Formats: sequence, C-alpha cells, structure tokens
Amino acid sequence: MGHSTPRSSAPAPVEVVGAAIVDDLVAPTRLLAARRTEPAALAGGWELPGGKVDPGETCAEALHREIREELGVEVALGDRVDGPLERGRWPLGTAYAMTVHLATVTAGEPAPIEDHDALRWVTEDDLYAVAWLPADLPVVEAVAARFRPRAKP
Ligand SMILES: Nc1nc2c([nH]c(=O)n2[C@H]2C[C@H](O)[C@@H](COP(=O)(O)OP(=O)(O)OP(=O)(O)O)O2)c(=O)[nH]1
Repeated sequence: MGHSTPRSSAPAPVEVVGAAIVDDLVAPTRLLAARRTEPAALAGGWELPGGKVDPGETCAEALHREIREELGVEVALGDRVDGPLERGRWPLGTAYAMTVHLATVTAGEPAPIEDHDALRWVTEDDLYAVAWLPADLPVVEAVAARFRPRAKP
C-alpha cells in the first residue's frame, strides 16, 4: 500500500494572464482582440493578449510584461473580470487557468509585435466578428457585460 493518493491528483493548472484591453476602464465601448500565430493548433484564433505567469511573478507583473512584449505598450490595470474557478480564474481546457484584468493603454500604440499577426478593436456590435478561441468566449461575454449601456434612442 504505502502513500494514500489525494482524491484529486490532477496537476494544478498552469497560470496564465490575459488583458481585456478596453478604451475606458469604467465605461468600456471596445475591446482589443489579438490573432495568435502559434502553435499551429491555435494559430488564427483570436484571444486576449497575455501569457504564462513566470515563477515569482504576480499576475499584475506578468500582465505588464506580456503586454509590453507582445504589443509594445504600457497599460493601467482595472478590475479583475471574474471567472468560475478559484481566485476568479477562467478555465482554458483543463491544463491552464487564466486570470483576466481590464486594462487601458497608457503609453504607445498597440502593434502585433510578438505572438500575434493582427489586432482588432471590437465593439458590442461586432464582438463575434472575430473567431475567438473557444475558451475565450465566456470571457468575452463577461467583458461585454461591462460595456457602457447604449444610449436609448
Ligand atoms: N494568452 C492567452 N492564452 C490563451 C487565451 N485563450 C486560450 O485558450 N489560451 C491558451 C493558449 C496557450 O495554450 C495558453 C497560454 O499560453 P501562451 O502561449 O499565451 O503563453 P506565453 O506567451 O507565456 O507562451 P510561451 O512563452 O510559453 O510560448 O493559454 C487567451 O485569451 N490568452
């Protein structure tokens, strides 16, 4: 016999961060989507820019670093957009869990420098005009729920 096995032996998911870059942290009207170039299985899919959290890094630190590397801009972070997992994370399959924060650009103009080959701002009207990675759909929905209510005619 020997050691007892924990009931859940699945390894902890890899921590990923994603930035929901919007035009305004309080009353957003548009969200920045980024098209992945790698790996082949995900290439062409649209996502929130971001990536894996390095050892010793906080989610906020990882977000600032990833956004600098990928888009060449500085951001200010806003609210966390909570998902269903512990600490408000969103499942990306079973192996990854993503923490998402609203963000706005404070310096520079976003460009697809690394990991992406296109960027596009989407509004409530064309939110699904880009082919979001499947795992991002509920996240995008939660971000859109924070969009500024449309003015009544
Ligand atoms: N960054 C990001 N990754 C996502 C999203 N949706 C989604 O399924 N993923 C997946 C793709 C990857 O398998 C994983 C994140 O890893 P990544 O490839 O972005 O991380 P990284 O930039 O640190 O990559 P690397 O240095 O290890 O190549 O999560 C999303 O919206 N943003």
